[in-house]
Amino acid sequence: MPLGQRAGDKSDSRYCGVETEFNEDMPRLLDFNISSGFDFILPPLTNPTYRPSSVTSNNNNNSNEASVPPFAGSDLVLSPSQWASHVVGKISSWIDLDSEDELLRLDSETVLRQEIAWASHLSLQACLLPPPRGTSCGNYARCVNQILQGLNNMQLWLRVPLEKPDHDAMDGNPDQVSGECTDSWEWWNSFRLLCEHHSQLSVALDVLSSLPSGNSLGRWFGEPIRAAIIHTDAFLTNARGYPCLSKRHQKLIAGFFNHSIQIVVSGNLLHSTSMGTLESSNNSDNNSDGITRHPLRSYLDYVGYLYQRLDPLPEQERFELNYRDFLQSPLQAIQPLMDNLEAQTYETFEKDTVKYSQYQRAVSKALVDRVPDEKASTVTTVLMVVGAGRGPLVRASLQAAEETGRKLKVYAVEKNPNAVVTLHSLVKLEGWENVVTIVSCDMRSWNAPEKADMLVSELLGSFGDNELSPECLDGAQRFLKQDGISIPSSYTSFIQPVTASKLYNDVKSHRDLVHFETAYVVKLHRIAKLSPSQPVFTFTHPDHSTKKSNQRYTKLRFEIPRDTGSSMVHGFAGYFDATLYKDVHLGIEPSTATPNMFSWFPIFFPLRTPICVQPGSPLEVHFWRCCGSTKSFGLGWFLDFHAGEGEFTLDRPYLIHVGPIQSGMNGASHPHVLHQSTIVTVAHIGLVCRTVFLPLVSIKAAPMCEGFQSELLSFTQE
Ligand SMILES: C[S@@+](CC[C@H](N)C(=O)[O-])C[C@H]1O[C@@H](n2cnc3c(N)ncnc32)[C@H](O)[C@@H]1O
Repeated sequence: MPLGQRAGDKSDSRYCGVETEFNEDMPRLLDFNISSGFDFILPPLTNPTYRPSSVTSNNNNNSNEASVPPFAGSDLVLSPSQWASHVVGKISSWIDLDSEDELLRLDSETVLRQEIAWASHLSLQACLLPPPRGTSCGNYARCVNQILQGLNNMQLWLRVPLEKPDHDAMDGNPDQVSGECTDSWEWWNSFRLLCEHHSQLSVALDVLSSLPSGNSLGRWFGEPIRAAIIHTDAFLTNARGYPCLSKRHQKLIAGFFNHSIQIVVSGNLLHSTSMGTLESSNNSDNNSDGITRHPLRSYLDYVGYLYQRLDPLPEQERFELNYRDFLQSPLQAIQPLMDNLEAQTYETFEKDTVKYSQYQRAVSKALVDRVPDEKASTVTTVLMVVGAGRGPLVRASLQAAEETGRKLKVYAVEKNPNAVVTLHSLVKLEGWENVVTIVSCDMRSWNAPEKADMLVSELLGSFGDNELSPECLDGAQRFLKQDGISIPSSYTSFIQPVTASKLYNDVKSHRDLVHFETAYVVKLHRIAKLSPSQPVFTFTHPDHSTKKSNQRYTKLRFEIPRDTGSSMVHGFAGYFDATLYKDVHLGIEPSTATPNMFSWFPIFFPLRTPICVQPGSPLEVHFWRCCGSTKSFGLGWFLDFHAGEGEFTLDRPYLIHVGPIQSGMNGASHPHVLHQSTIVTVAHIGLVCRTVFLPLVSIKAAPMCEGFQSELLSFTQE
């Protein structure tokens, strides 16, 4: 029974599970928990007392006995759909594949394989793996990686406690951190690196009574978390004796709900059941009907209450749900300069009323500035919409003129002959024949009959200039008066480093380099933003300078807050912000994003090899925009990772992973281990259109040297 109804939410987070003890009577165990309101159970699959070695020695004594592990019943005790929908198999928690004790190690490996084989046989959706015992988990990870290679669709959830010591509270000496209280993210990271970021390996976080800092929690949202196991001792007690959670825990749980992460309740009943109606209904003793109440029912009720308390998903979010974390590849993306857009693409643009109202505001302000009130009835402003499409900016401009009482003469310049057909019909339909002249032409080659007071355009991509707005407007600027106004007057691109394991795995699944050298348009959701975004390139229009160039280079330095702990950078999220006129702007940069505007999703630049950034180590990114007279236009990025002072020393446990257990795609996917003399470089050059990034040349991991940079520059000068 789902936790509740939330308009538009069809995600897994509606289902709540419960961790149980081993029980040979699986049908009764399932029935009891499902009838008490839980949606699935996490029981151990075999009797915890079972050890293969003891069975073998018994067998040696009695060779007639088969060595069958004591599984909880046969596969027939539940129906296939019950196994698949209501059971997540818990792998024996006693296993220790990295133990010094050889017998224990061998028993552990045998049991791990037996239980996962049994779970696959039952078609369970997932198995819960016990936590690694620290970052030194090489044998455990090797075994899991090997199992993953031959696994059906089942997911493996690695259990990881959500804990991270506060380094600042340790006199700034992280070396004080003992093995027991290391940042548990490091365990996960070591494990997944050794499993080569396998897409069927995910995380189940154990949520305890204390929580790490907000930044440290935030990085997990870019990791593949499938479940959050909340322990009863993480609950507080409210005035009436009921379990409840701290404000920070509540916020975290809301984050889990919003990221399709399932909650699992675990532990013993720790809240008194002797008073109040809720307690009496949750009493584990038989009540008057003789029905046994589930001891954890009050915890489930509270989780359900938190779910139901969430605000309904806003209309726009609901509309965008199916786009979340879906990579739009170049083939699906829109390239308005290269291609002619289709009717349905224009229709999608035109639904974004917020965009056009911002343009209308900008044109109104510009008209008022350009023509004083006393000249409003005598002066006619010449306004050219360059890239008019089917006419929404023409309409917005005419409305601005009406609103401000200014006289307007409009040229609508459009290179797509199909859109021009609709433009003609619109002009006729609206009776604009005396005001609007339609020009079916590329703005870069049009010989305008007169000069314009204003150029209005919307040629912006998710990364601002990546739809070639600068190149198009350079062509159009010829027919703008010297003191003319361009709307937009400028635009700036932004990037920020992100953890984005889902996106990374989706790119990786293509098993080629081309997909790593592509920038994608994507509605980013399951990502962790590791540092505030920073501006990359700005273009200003008009630009009358004589030595102007649209080639750009910049170097950015990102500081990831120290209390985040280590984090994985899978790539960069890209955005833009455009100043239309004076204080009227529109954009998607998160801190200033225009509310309710949906024309642009962010852009994502993946890294071929994700980079683990240690606390306090700055991240330096080099970014180019490359232009050439023959090769249309390109854009490159290059990452230079600087190790902070003393952060990387070879005795740190994560540095001893010198390579993957198996070679990855192209035989070249290595866990990225950095030390002070290592500089990571990633470079791409490509043709960029509206929402795409088509690679022309790629320079693979190259040493940071003058030669590398000049190679890049020589390309740009071609
Ligand atoms: C993103 S659409 C915007 C259309 C419309 N202004 C709107 O807001 O719905 C960009 C338009 O510019 C046109 N365009 C792109 N480059 C052009 C060029 N060099 N000359 C003329 N039109 C161009 C495209 O065909 C497309 O119709």
